[in-house]
Amino acid sequence: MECGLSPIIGFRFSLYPMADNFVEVIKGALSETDTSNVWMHTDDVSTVIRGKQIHVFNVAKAIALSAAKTGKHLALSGTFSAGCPGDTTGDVYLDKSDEIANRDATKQYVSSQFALYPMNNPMYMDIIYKEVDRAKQQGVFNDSMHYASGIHGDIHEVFAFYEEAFSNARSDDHKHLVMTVSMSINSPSHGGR
Ligand SMILES: Cc1ncc(C[n+]2csc(CCO)c2C)c(N)n1
Repeated sequence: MECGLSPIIGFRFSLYPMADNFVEVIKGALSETDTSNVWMHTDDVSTVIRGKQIHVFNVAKAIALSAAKTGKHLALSGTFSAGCPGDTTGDVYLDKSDEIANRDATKQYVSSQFALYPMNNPMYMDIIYKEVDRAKQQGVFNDSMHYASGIHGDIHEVFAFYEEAFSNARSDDHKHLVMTVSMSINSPSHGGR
């Protein structure tokens, strides 16, 4: 099939609550969030959400925030992808308006790492450096490291940074983009933040 023509993006992720009641935390976060603007499917390993970028990021953040509000230490690991839908299952969701469904503004500290992979783009290092510089300017940069960059701060700032990085790293000429993120929330390493 033809790749790269649909504006649909996707996020495949797993939540790993460090708690005995992990089933409740995972299922609670998935069910408490308004997912009506995205196509969603959960299996024994992960969950995938697909739709317009604005909704995919809104739902991803809302699920993370909902799980975080249990107060349990949790990890979230996932991959945002764009440009090669592979099927058309979620395309119906592209008709949704840009009105976001989840608006909880509760503050929540998140420490995370991300990696950008602008597919088939010879300028990929410039794109990556530009986004890392932007993180420094916006005050969400945490750390340099091998194979990723550390991003931290309030969940709303962190997700806003990621959504913008995802937009900036794509272009009409280079539609295929992969971005991995892993997050740590309510960690004892964060000293109660
Ligand atoms: C976001 C997300 N989706 C699915 C799983 C996989 N998973 C592990 S335990 C469990 C509940 C019992 O079935 C599920 C669905 C995950 N970890 N995080």
